[in-house]
Amino acid sequence: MKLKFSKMHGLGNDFMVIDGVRQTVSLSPEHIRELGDRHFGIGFDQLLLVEPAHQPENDFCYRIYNNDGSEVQQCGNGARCFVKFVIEQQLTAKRAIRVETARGVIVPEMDLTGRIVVNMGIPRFTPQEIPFLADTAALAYPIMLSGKPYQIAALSMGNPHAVLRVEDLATAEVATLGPVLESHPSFPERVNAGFMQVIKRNEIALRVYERGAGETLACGTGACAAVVAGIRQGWLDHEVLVHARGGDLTIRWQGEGHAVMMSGPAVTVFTGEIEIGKAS
Ligand SMILES: N[C@H](CCC[C@H](N)C(=O)O)C(=O)O
Repeated sequence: MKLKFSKMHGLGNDFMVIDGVRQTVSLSPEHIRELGDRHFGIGFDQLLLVEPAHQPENDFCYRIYNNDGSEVQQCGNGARCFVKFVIEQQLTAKRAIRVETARGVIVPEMDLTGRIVVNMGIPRFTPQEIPFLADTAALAYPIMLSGKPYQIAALSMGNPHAVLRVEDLATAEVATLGPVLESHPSFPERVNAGFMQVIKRNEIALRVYERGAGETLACGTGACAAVVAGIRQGWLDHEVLVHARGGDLTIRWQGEGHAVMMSGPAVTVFTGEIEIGKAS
């Protein structure tokens, strides 16, 4: 099976984006792992598959796969690349796109200057919605990681996030605590582990050890989760500049019951074609 694709990134969080509207695409988790291999395949953090919408009021469906082959519910940097992709590929004449994901509809929009804003939906906090094993919802939860006590925030942006505040991101133990938190038994579907340093009330720095992908250069839903957690704790204002290792995002949230708004760039690196089953 030959597949046309675009290689894209949002602040260095990189994607293989496939048009599943004009192509018939059937990918097994093994195919995804092969394609995601940075030596024997294309290489990506996530694969994004664009499909026709299931509901008439929506424009597309978009499926997200981590490079370990797991299908997940949401991807913030991917949403910006998605809207750039469907416009560049002339799959739509719209600029604001209603996209079905595994956990609800999001609305990314690219204005005429190329700036992209995404309505990322309303964050969820009940343990059942995250999912997170706790008796009741709380602003922060005690958790043991590698034998030491920590406090984390836990919430869902459609996908599960844990946020740990650190004093200095440069010395944060992302490589050791990230995988421990990602697969902690309190998160039955695993979790994206964010490490947040508060610089000012409207500025943070963030590193995310992503579920199913390891540390990435940026994580859009992770940036949303960190800002939401910081606002709820009283550390941050309602519009925050987020410094990821790959660049900056702006996140806005007006509080409980409101959607999180994310704005940032998306880049197409190249387009290509690959024969499936010959990636390795
Ligand atoms: N690793 C995430 C999916 C990708 C999220 C990230 N790349 C973003 O930009 O939000 C998960 O398993 O939920």
